[in-house]
Amino acid sequence: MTTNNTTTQTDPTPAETDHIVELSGVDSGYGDVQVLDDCTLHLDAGEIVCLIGPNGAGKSTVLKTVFGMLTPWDGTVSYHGRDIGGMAPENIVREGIGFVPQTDNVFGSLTIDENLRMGGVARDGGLEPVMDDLYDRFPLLDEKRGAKARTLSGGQRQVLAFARALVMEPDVLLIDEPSAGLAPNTAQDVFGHVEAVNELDTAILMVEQNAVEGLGIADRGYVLDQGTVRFDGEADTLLDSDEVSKLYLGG
Ligand SMILES: Nc1ncnc2c1ncn2[C@@H]1O[C@H](COP(=O)(O)OP(=O)(O)OP(=O)(O)O)[C@@H](O)[C@H]1O
Repeated sequence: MTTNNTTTQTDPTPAETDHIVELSGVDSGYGDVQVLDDCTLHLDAGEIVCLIGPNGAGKSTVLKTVFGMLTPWDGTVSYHGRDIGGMAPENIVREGIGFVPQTDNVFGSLTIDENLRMGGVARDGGLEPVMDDLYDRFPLLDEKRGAKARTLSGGQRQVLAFARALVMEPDVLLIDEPSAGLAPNTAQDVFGHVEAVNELDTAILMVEQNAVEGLGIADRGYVLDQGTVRFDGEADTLLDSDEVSKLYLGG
């Protein structure tokens, strides 16, 4: 690991790992443009982990590489210890990893109910109990089952996007910038929903531009810069770090 980790000295990666998701020495990119450079990070059961860093650092590229939208050029991406690098997204969903992209994460012309059912097309049955459970957990979706998704507010759409990903009952959810484009109060609500999803035993790897808010709900964080992890540690430690604050939080 080539990180310049000055925030914590005590986070050794065990040789025999029980991380749910682990990137180890990953290089990845688009065409011949390299974005991730020896990127190493992990997600453990029950955690919310937040990726922060400047525009273009490669945060979304991490999620796309875990979700099989990009094949790592080098290094490994593993899920429960199994190499999933380059596995097709439809198979990754079946494995138990969900992805909520930043944009276009619901079908506006479909109803809420149809959106949720679309989220379950890869299921082998058992859809109705899961739908019932999600409607119990997200009453605003229940109330608007028959409404077109395009009629929802930005925050409500995010909730639908989370619920849609949860139809597959993932144990990992990758979330790209959940607060993007939302007013501060709405963003707070959405972060509350991220925490609620996490409480359902879903580990979350989240990219967030709003670093203070994102780290505020996270257990741990990674600061990515130019495709490489520059800092990692407990979320509170990163928030308290003068160096991280000065370089990446505008402090
Ligand atoms: N589909 C693509 N094709 C080519 N280059 C891309 C593509 N998507 C992203 N990039 C480039 O990869 C680099 C990293 O992008 P990425 O979206 O991962 O950054 P980020 O850290 O998530 O930043 P942002 O907050 O701006 O989205 C950027 O230089 C971006 O222009």
